[in-house]
Amino acid sequence: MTVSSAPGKVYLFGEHAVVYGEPAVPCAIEVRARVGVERRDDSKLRVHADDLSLDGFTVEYGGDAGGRPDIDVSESLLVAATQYVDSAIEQVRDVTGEDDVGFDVTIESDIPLGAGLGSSAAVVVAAIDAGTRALGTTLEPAELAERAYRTEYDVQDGQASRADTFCSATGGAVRVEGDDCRSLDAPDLPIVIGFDGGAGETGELVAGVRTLRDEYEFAADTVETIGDVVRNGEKALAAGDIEELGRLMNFNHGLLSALGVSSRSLDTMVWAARDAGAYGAKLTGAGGGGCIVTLDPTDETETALSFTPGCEDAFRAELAEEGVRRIE
Ligand SMILES: Nc1ncnc2c1ncn2[C@@H]1O[C@H](COP(=O)(O)OP(=O)(O)OP(=O)(O)O)[C@@H](O)[C@H]1O
Ligand SMILES: C[C@@](O)(CCO)CC(=O)[O-]
Ligand SMILES: [Mg+2]
Repeated sequence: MTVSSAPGKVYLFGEHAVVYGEPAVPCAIEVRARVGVERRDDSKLRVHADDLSLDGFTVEYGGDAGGRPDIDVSESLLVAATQYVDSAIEQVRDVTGEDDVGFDVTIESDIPLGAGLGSSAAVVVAAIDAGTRALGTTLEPAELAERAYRTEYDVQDGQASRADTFCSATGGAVRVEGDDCRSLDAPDLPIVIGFDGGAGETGELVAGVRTLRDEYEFAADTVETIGDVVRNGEKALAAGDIEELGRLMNFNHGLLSALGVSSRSLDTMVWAARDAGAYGAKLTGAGGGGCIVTLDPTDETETALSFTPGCEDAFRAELAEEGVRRIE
């Protein structure tokens, strides 16, 4: 078995706007998805994923039999659950030229699904890395990131940025603007995360922002303004000015809220963090439900969040210096 892991991420700044060419600054965190891959004798794909909401299911499909796996759940749930892995395996076949290769894939992940911590990118990066290595090809981080991006792009119907996948592949804090992806020097940030136990679907949320942006000039302006916040945020990050970082994160949350991607529970957690004295608080990732990211070197925010109705979990997150990790 070949095993790779890859980290999740939080966005300090710039989610959604990054899809339209504005810059974004995500930051990898030490919560990981591990993917084990083993080549099969046939061309089938067998995926075992304990963390999916399908209650620890295993599906086997593809090969000569083709078609839908034999499992008793709705088509839409099944597609949502399997599409990132399927598409990552297609990239493995494409890179290696082994079009008919089959795999047994096992996924274990500490990253909540659809909660803004980049579970899809981490699973895809780790799957492509392990899959290609299982066939004797080791990808450079830049190519791995690019292949993982293509996977997210395909699954999200052409509406994806390189931010999540580049961040997960390379680790650390990064800056992504269009196809320009680079690593940033970042101070040690006191990141605290609040999780409402829910999820949002990235594809749908991105489509919602696109519709608003097409319909209203002020929504398009809002997206551009997020870009301005990010550029200021980069300066604050380089200067290690945590107060300014927090202020800009608050501003970024307001703009995301205006674009309709926040939720009552995300807003409640954001305000609980601010009331507790966090430097700043915003939703992270696609939104709709899931996680907020806050900065607080004291225990106050974590404690306040853990007593906030609607917050299921509050925890401190370390920056992940290392992106993809080759385990075996
Ligand atoms: N542990 C896992 N096992 C199998 N598939 C997973 C796993 N974690 C995530 N996925 C895939 O990723 C999808 C969730 O991706 P989505 O982009 O909606 O959320 P996210 O990446 O967690 O959040 P965001 O993109 O906002 O940061 C799941 O529906 C599933 O297809
Ligand atoms: C909402 C979005 O900006 C981030 C999701 O984590 C989508 C993307 O960049 O592909
Ligand atoms: Mg995602």
